[in-house]
Amino acid sequence: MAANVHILWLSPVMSSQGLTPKKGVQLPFRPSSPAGKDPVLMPWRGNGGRVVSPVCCSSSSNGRGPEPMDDGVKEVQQLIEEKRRAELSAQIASGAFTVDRPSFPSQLRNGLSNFGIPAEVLDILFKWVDDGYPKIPEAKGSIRAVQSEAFFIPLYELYLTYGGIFRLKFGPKSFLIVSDPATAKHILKDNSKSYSKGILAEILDFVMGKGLIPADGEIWRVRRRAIVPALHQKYVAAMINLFGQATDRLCQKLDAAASDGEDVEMESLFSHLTLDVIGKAVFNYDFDSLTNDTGIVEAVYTVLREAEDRSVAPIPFWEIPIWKDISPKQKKVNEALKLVNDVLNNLIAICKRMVDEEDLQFNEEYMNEEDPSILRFLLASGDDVSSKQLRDDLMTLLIAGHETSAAVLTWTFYLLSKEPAAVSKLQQEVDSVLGDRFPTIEDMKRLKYTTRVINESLRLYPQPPVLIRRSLENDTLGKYPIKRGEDIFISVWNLHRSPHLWNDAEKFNPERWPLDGPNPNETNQNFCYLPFGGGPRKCIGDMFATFETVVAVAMLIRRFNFEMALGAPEVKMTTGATIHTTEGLKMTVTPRIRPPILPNLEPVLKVDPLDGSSSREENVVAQKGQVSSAHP
Ligand code: HEM
Repeated sequence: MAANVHILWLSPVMSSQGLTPKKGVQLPFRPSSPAGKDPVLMPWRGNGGRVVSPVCCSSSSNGRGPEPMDDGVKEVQQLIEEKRRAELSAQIASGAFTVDRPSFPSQLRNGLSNFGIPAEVLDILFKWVDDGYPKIPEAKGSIRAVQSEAFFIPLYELYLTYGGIFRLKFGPKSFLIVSDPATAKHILKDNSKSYSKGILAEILDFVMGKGLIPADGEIWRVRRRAIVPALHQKYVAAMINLFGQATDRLCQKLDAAASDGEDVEMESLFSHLTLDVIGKAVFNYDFDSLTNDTGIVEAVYTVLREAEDRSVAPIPFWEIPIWKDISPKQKKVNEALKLVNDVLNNLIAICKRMVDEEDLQFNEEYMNEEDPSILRFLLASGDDVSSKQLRDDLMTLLIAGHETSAAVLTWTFYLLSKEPAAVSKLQQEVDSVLGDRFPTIEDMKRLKYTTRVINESLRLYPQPPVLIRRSLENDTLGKYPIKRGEDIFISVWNLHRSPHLWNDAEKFNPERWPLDGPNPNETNQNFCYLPFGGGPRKCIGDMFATFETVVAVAMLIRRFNFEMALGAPEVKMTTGATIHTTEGLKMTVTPRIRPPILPNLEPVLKVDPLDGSSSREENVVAQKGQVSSAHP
């Protein structure tokens, strides 16, 4: 899924008065920063902990192009930013964020004491009350302290201080931050009925309406039951072809860049790749964004960026009455939304006609070879749904399946750029499993190491980094009672990087997942690993997305070598719906020279199939040269 929401728009007030470490709060574990750890993974540690990666970003056509900036200004800004982060770390470490606020029982006790009730009587009364009333550790945040930073990073630091569940308060707003596997399992799976999508649904309403991600209750149940069957095995197998063809188009683009000696900005290319894939996969529409920057592609990005902007906005500006009608930006968003909706409505109408005209009998593995899309399946199944609901579903799938996969590819290539040994292993595997051909569904089982690389990339860069819920009734999280209406952020980032749950949590180590072991998921990892969520709201595109990213990585690294481009700024994180880079991932791409396959001079035994006699012959195979374009 793609969209998820950030905390900053909810949190405009700063305060730090009266703050001392709370009794009973574990303050204990300070993360060490051993030499050799990947510094970009600990960006809050300031300059000492950073790699200045030679990466720069060309203006990207995915709507996130950076503003040109003077080098001196940049340097000053960087210094200010590092000072701010260092101060934030020091504040958190000193307990300055801890609220030592009296609990309700102790406030009551003070009140009664003011009325002259003797302390001995109060002792007897309140002994019982306090004993059974554990309080959630509470941190009081400062919007300025965490602003301009990917918000899940200070949450990690706070987690190390306050533990697996704590309350974060910004003025009148309050959130529970959960980073404990058992509590995450309780919310997502065991008691999932007591939780809704809360603020996520509110923010995404303008674009997803009652689509599967924001929907709750009966609408969600009905729509999930209708959509999940569309992703059957035959469909996924057909999608592997689609992934291969789309990646091949990207390879051609990279070929051209490589022969022109041009560096490429991979983040936006991955965004185009996954947009092209999801358009075909969901409603059989070829955005062809890798080759064309058409109006509809621009409109999709405008809508996506708006969803992300809303999720990080300090106030819900889109609700301000007059402003929302006169703001040029909102006008552009509305126009873009209208264009995308019109295209979707048109596609729905065309598809309806096609289904009416076709003879194909519907069955549970229904798939039209020319149009294997989810939309076609839904209409052929006789899905009794309003056009508005169908449009919401399509839009949701488009967003869910686009940004996430693009982000996974971006961070995988970033990680691989620092791990030549992993790249060699990948290339060996791909050469031996695929050779020069397109991948098939059978290859997905064989590309084991490639899959582990994706598993590990998703651990270090979960997309999205937090899951959002709201409690629909009173509940108990661990030992803490909570009330109805609590906004909860399950920090997948914290779970995936917890030093309590993982050895060398910050190290990129695909080998942590044994090749012959099961595919890691939330169940076999006990909710310490949640790349696709868990429980009834788990991602419906998990297999689709894993295969999509495996195919893309396999085909790209078989054909090219990727290095960070020279002279670029460091790669930093920022959040929208998923984790983006701040300034793109600029890489130098060169055609890969495949290592020669050494002649095997060992005599091989050749058996004559007719008479069973054997003869010896020299097996000499030598191959050298550029990896050719993949053809099925
Ligand atoms: C690597 C890529 C992807 C990642 C990391 C990912 C991750 C996730 C996560 C973590 C959730 C759970 C959200 C929550 O519990 O709040 C989710 C839900 C969802 N995802 Fe994905 N997703 C990916 C790709 C896809 C694709 C390709 C599709 C569609 C084809 C898709 C469709 C959905 C839908 C519809 C939901 C909502 C399910 C529900 O609430 O019932 N996702 N995704």
